[in-house]
Amino acid sequence: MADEIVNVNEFQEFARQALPKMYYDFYAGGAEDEHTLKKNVQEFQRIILLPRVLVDVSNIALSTNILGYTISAPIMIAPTSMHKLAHPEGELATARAAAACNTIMTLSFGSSYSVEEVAASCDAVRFFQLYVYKRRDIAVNLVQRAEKSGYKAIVLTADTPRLGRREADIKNKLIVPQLKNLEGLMSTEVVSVKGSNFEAYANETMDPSLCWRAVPYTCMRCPLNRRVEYRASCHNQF
Ligand SMILES: Cc1cc2nc3c(=O)[nH]c(=O)nc-3n(C[C@H](O)[C@H](O)[C@H](O)COP(=O)(O)O)c2cc1C
Repeated sequence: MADEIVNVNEFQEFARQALPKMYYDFYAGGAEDEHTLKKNVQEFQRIILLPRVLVDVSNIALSTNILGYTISAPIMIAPTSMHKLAHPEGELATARAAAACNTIMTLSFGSSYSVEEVAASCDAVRFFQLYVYKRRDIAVNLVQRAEKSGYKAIVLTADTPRLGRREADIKNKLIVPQLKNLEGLMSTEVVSVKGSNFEAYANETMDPSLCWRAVPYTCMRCPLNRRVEYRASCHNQF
């Protein structure tokens, strides 16, 4: 391992060496045979930048605007759960990094620190990512708490009617801690002899019937978030 980490691949190798295998696999792994995970990397390799030579690039502007917030470059922090599995400071450190880089952090529904703890820790511009459970009161509770804590938008995750079958987590019998944001609302502990309690928990709680109808339901409870546009064709179905 080089003394100084200079790129993302080296960070990944460093993490592999530093973390317990169970947690490294959780962060690095994908579902089933991991076709999509591999494609994610391969497809980026197909993008080649064409340099324009003899152009004055002494003054370049990468900054852009997201929902009215100016960020330093078109790069934001995507929601990823349970940062504390990697480091005790978890999402508090991630939020500090977002503030230092002048970008936006999207806090995961499944964060290790609560909505309120992350909000109190620094002044980064924050969005909150929402999973919609069968128990809709959970979504309402979290949207209201996010709004009260100064989160600027709700990022609705729409691709998880079921959690992908993450084979590494099953083999490792991954046990995830109680989700901080759900303390006092519901238990996320699932005892499963088959292995990963994460898959069992997620598939019991997620709402597979989630569709566009849920969007206004959620937004009505978040005044900041009323500027949602519906695709007319979808909207007409209701
Ligand atoms: C370890 C890990 C945890 C994740 N946790 C969440 C999560 O809690 N909520 C969510 O909406 N997406 C989650 N994601 C998905 C990411 O936000 C992101 O969409 C994914 O890495 C794919 O990136 P892409 O959409 O740019 O391909 C997670 C991804 C990883 C790798």
